[in-house]
Amino acid sequence: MNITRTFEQLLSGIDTLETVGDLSCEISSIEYDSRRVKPGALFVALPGAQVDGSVYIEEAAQRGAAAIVSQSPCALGKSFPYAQVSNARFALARLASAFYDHPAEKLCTVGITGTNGKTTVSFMLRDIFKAAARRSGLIGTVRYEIGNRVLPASRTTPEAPDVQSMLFQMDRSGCDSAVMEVSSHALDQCRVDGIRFNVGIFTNLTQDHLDYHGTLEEYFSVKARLFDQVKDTAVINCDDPCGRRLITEERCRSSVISYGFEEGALVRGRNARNDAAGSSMTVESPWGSAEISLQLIGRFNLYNALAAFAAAASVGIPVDVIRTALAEMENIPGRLESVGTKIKRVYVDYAHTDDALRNVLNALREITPGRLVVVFGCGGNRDLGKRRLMGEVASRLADYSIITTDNSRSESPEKIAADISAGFDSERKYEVCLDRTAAIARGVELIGKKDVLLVAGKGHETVQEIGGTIFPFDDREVVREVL
Ligand SMILES: CC(=O)N[C@H]1[C@@H](OP(=O)(O)OP(=O)(O)OC[C@H]2O[C@@H](n3ccc(=O)[nH]c3=O)[C@H](O)[C@@H]2O)O[C@H](CO)[C@@H](O)[C@@H]1O[C@H](C)C(=O)N[C@@H](C)C(=O)N[C@H](CCC(=O)O)C(=O)O
Ligand SMILES: Nc1ncnc2c1ncn2[C@@H]1O[C@H](COP(=O)(O)OP(=O)(O)OP(=O)(O)O)[C@@H](O)[C@H]1O
Repeated sequence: MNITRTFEQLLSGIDTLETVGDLSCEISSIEYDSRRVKPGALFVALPGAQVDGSVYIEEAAQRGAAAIVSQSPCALGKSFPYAQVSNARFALARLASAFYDHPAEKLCTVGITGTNGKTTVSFMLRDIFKAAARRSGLIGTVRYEIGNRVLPASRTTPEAPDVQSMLFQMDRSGCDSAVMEVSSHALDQCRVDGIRFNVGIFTNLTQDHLDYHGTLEEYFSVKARLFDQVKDTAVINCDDPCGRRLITEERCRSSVISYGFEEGALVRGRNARNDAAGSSMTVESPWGSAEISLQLIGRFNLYNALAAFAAAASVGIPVDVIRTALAEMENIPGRLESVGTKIKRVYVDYAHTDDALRNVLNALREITPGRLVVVFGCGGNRDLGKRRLMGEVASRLADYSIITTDNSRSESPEKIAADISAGFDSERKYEVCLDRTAAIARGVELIGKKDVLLVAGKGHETVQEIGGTIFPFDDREVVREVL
């Protein structure tokens, strides 16, 4: 569907420092990358970490941009439609929302943030909404679901024009709800600005992305920003220290539903059980009690279920519907996905932080009578500090580890492996095998009937990036091939 708005219409909700040219010109798309500009586009020049997007203004004009928005003055002359703003990312989000006529306001929106669990909670909620005969769209790390269309995901939370376009298409295709993961990068870069979420969920906060945020405190304060944008209910894990801070420091502007296993949680789990067939608990809540069973294993998935339970109940979904939907839910791609056989039990999981690895190894330990072996690596050009921490976790919780590559990008795989091995307390507990296929084959070779192999870090991913080249690579396929 072709949309056109005048530049003036789009600017009406925005504070500008200066406007120039004919503001009645028609805009047929919004772009933040000059390479994607087509005739009629509004080009918003973003100040980036590598380059200031305003250096591409002239290129955008040559490609047919109808108007420009940027933070720095524009040199295209007095007749070219142009607006100067103080924050181009903020403006981009507002312009995109106006271009698509504020689609978030027509949907019940749930935004999920936290270091781990976002994807899992989003899949749980999308299944619960479906069971309640609601039509829900999904935006997250694994994929985007818009009406009947499923698209591969490029970002966890895409840039504002892409988010707004997807929300618009969800509304047009009959969805009444939208569940989306909101990454800390997205919050920092205003990708969801202007959306007032009906429900916001905070799962937990542990070390990750310090390459970007610098300190855990900054990472926390960026995550906390989501709750300035929540209008109805904030669903917060109160067993997590940062979740408790959100509540006690009154960082939420909406009403709060706390969840957890500890005393005081409004939605409280009790009697957690976890075995090879799944996990279960009793949930007590203001909407009644329920026995919740999951086919997913691990106590952390019970936390994810508590978050989904609280959010779904808060928007009026009956407890019985929630219980049935959670019980019927099968594997989420790459999240403790069982890919082995009866005699070689192998799980592929997306754990790529020390906390996720700790949780997953603890969960698998409970269902492993024999040895627990893990194959994992760490990403290059990303948070360095977590490498040693992941090594320490594997050293403590696995019986044996095979350190390998995991998107080493432009860094030396040998150096990354050395950083990880610094966390091990004994050289006898690990080996290094930088060829990920060979590492997985070695892991499979090492396990017997009572053992379990965890292949961690890449989960649902289907590529591996080494030395600037992207190769096809899917842990699940490799495991099946070497079995
Ligand atoms: C680290 C990070 O988040 N970077 C984002 C940032 O890039 P940047 O500041 O380096 O941009 P830049 O290269 O300096 O370019 C500045 C501007 O010039 C534009 N440009 C550039 C070249 C050109 O020829 N023409 C042009 O117009 C660029 O499109 C950009 O708008 O601004 C860009 C435009 O908004 C983003 O696309 C880019 O995301 C990159 C692709 C990225 O990899 N982001 C990841 C880390 C991310 O966001 N991940 C989270 C999930 C994290 C997790 O939980 O694992 C996500 O939500 O996906
Ligand atoms: N509630 C949780 N607490 C701790 N670890 C979890 C939790 N839920 C999932 N995990 C672990 O973290 C991994 C990633 O889970 P999931 O994809 O649901 O989180 P995410 O927040 O979307 O992650 P990412 O931001 O990296 O995409 C899982 O594979 C599992 O190992």
